[in-house]
Amino acid sequence: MFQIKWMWKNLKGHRVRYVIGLIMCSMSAGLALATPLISQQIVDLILSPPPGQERRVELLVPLVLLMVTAVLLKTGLGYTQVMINETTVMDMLHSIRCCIFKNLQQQDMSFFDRNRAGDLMTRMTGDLDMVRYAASITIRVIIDAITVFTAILIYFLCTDVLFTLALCAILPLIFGVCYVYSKKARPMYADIRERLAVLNTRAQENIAGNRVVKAFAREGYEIHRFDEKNADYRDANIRVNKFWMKYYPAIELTAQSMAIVVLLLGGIFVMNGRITLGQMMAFSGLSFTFANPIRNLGTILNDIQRFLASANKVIELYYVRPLIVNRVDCHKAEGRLKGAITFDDVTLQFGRQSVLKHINLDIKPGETVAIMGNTGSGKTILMNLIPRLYDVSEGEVRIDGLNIRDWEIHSLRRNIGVATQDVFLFSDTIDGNIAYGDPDMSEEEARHYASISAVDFASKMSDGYDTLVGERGVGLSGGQKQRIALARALAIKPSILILDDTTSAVDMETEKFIQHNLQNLDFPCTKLIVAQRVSTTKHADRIIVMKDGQISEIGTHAELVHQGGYYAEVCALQEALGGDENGQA
Ligand SMILES: Nc1ncnc2c1ncn2[C@@H]1O[C@H](COP(=O)(O)OP(=O)(O)OP(=O)(O)O)[C@@H](O)[C@H]1O
Repeated sequence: MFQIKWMWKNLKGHRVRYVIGLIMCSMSAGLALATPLISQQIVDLILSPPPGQERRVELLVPLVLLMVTAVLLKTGLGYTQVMINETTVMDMLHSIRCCIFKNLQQQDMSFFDRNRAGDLMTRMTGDLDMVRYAASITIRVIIDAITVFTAILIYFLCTDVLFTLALCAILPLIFGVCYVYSKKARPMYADIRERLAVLNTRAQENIAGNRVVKAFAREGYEIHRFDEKNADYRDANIRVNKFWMKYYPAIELTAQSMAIVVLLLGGIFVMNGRITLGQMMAFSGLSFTFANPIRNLGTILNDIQRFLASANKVIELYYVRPLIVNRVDCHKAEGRLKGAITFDDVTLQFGRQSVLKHINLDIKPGETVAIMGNTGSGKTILMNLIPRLYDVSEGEVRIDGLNIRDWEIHSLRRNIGVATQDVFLFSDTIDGNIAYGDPDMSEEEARHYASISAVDFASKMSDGYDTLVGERGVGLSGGQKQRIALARALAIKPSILILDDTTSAVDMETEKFIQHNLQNLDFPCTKLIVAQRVSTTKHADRIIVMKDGQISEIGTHAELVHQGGYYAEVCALQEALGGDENGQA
């Protein structure tokens, strides 16, 4: 089975320990036979010896001591094997988790577009826990069941074949029932797992979007939506339980019927003198132990189905490979790139939708290009092509004359500073967030780029630049977050700086200050600035206007105003609104 092979692969380095644990588990299970077998000896040799045989009272103490030793040994083995298996499985999970997280880091944007955060979290937590449960508990239950079952079967066969055959007559029926059950239950468990992922996604979205929920007073609606998914999950669980209850009576009845067979046949055989009273007692005691694995079969099957459903999801994440990868003969960018960018007849499609169509653009090193255009015109997606977050469908993007697909991805991205539209800050200090791209950055350097980006507000906070921000930190305004994101992008001294609406939430005066600083950076840099404000775009060397995934206008501020197209309209509008004195041509 592939899932088992995969677990075995991940046990590398711990396999011997794991197998020793399982052998101990098997030995401990086998010792369960000791008590009934020694009891048989006590009855047959001391309490009620068969006619003609001498009573061996002197064996009582050794036999009792043997029984105590067996019990102690079983307990000791059980304890040690649990310790060994739990630690081994934890080691295995640690390496699986590392591998999956590493794999997630390498995925491209389209992977995160396709997969919901809640589903990914379910795989990393609940599903992985199911794998742990199977590798540590289910496997022990199975080994325990197989050992006990096989040992007792051998003992029964050695003692009386007819008796054993009578006891086992119903077993093929049970195994048949179990086979049918597990086949039919498998999709049901996969369904439960899917519903859990949907439930988690709903909860995760709700927590992330709690501000919107509160602002629109939609708590009741959200509770209702969550309840729907919660009920779906509950119903799926109930469905599988009901399904199991159809099969349960057959299995339980067989387990119970064994005791009846033992009493009935055993009684007759003792009376016939075919077996001794001690053997009958051992049979009776063991038949209960023998029935236990059969009784546990349902739990084992259910656990196996849950494991398979979860393991498949974890394995998917374990083996998924990104589409955007380095070529074997890729070129590593040593040092700084010059920052020349060429879009050569670039088209990008998502499914059937062309979001960029035949883009041709040459940007010289050190040039500042502003990008304007309607919502959804393709500005952000065009910027996303530069760090190769998406691959073009047709044409090519070249950086410093080399096709972007030929650059080693990390070395390329290290040369590109990006401040995105939706600012994301980590749960870290302001300093920590600014130095994110280069952990070796000195405090002075981080402060320098903070001052360029107008992160001066930090010094007024209680802990200054050591103030915690992000999810668990203090609340920041949109403009403050944008300024930290800008400092973070600048701090790596990129050859190419991409600012996607980065100063949209910043007040006019601060924006002016930032614009001035951007024009006087202390390192050479090609700048691409997506903006809606003319005050931001007018100083650019060139402005391009995007429309429906195409470049509709291109030129300097003066040229575009003169052309009288979209850009000129925006200028006129912003001038008329009067909020932007820089909007004038
Ligand atoms: N991952 C994606 N999958 C499918 N379509 C996408 C994806 N990202 C963007 N699009 C589509 O591409 C088009 C351009 O999106 P883009 O984000 O570039 O717009 P934009 O010009 O930056 O808009 P805005 O000014 O509102 O940010 C839109 O129609 C959008 O729906």
